[in-house]
Amino acid sequence: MGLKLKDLGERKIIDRIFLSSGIKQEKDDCAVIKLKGQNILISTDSVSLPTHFFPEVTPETMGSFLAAINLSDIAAMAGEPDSFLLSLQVPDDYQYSFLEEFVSGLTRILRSYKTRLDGGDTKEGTYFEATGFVMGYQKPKRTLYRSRIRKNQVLCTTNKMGKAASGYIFYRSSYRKELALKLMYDIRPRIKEASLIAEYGGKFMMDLSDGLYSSIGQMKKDYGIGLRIVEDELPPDSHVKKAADLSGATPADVMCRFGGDYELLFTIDNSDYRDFKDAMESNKVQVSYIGDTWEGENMMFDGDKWHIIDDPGYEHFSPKPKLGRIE
Ligand SMILES: Nc1ncnc2c1ncn2[C@@H]1O[C@H](COP(=O)(O)OP(=O)(O)OP(=O)(O)O)[C@@H](O)[C@H]1O
Ligand SMILES: Cc1ncc(C[n+]2csc(CCOP(=O)(O)O)c2C)c(N)n1
Ligand SMILES: [Mg+2]
Repeated sequence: MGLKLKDLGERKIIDRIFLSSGIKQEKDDCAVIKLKGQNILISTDSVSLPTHFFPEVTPETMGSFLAAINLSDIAAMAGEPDSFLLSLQVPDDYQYSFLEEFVSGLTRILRSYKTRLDGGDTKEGTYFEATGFVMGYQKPKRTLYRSRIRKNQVLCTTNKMGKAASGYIFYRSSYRKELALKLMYDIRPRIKEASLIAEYGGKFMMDLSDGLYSSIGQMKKDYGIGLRIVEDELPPDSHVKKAADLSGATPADVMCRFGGDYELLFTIDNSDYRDFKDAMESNKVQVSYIGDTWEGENMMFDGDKWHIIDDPGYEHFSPKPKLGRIE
């Protein structure tokens, strides 16, 4: 029997594609094309039923979500978004109004981030699937590549963690389903925050699409740098406690295992810490300082002991991460 995709998982599949195709790009949130002294940033992200949406999600929300998660990859490298393409595969018995509402949600978010819809592709398919392609730009010295990670940097995140996982737990527990969907799908790409982070000394950055456990696993594997996280410094979303109670998962697992928050994970140099903190406070960017980088393993301090973290987090083609009793 040949090797199946589900035996490999998303990360190993991507590694194999990189090796076999000889891709020269670094693995990052965007591919970077150097053009006339600027970096052009391009990225693509797709959504489909049932991987990304519960049945009650409106087409308008599906559209706004697709725009937001694509823009988040531009934010992850501190870019300014500019142009968007939309490819659709839709079963032929869908109502036209479905697409009208989908595009209206998509363009509402694109407009608020000054990004044009410039084209796309439309055809019939077995399931609904939509792919975004986003293009942005940034000056080379302000582009925050993953490869800028070094040991002895301060590790930071924006805003709160565990919002989407809380929504997922709420939905699966039939607890406040309308709120649950808002927590999962009302995503803010952190474009403005990202460019301020780059301006005031950000070093490495990525978005937390697949959750903190997945991100730190990828950074250790790709760059050999470990991240040490202090659990008490993780900033829980206001719904995490209830989600932990409902599911039996620990608050740390609700915050780190599931993903879907699209907050930024980044580092700054120790020597920049004071000025950086002042700049974020005066610009009203919420940042938490959750640990540091080192040459060892990924670890979490639970207030008593350090534990090695080897949790894969969210990974396509693999079983969904368990959150307590919720699968
Ligand atoms: N089929 C593929 N062919 C070539 N490169 C790929 C393919 N799938 C993913 N990659 C590349 O692998 C890297 C990791 O992809 P991934 O989708 O995890 O990006 P991400 O930004 O970490 O996640 P997300 O898209 O959820 O924000 C990226 O550099 C991406 O361009
Ligand atoms: C019905 C339903 N079940 C689970 C999830 C959660 N989810 C799906 S993909 C993903 C990781 C990032 O995606 P990608 O790597 O595709 O960008 C997450 C957190 C959801 N949104 N809807
Ligand atoms: Mg990303």
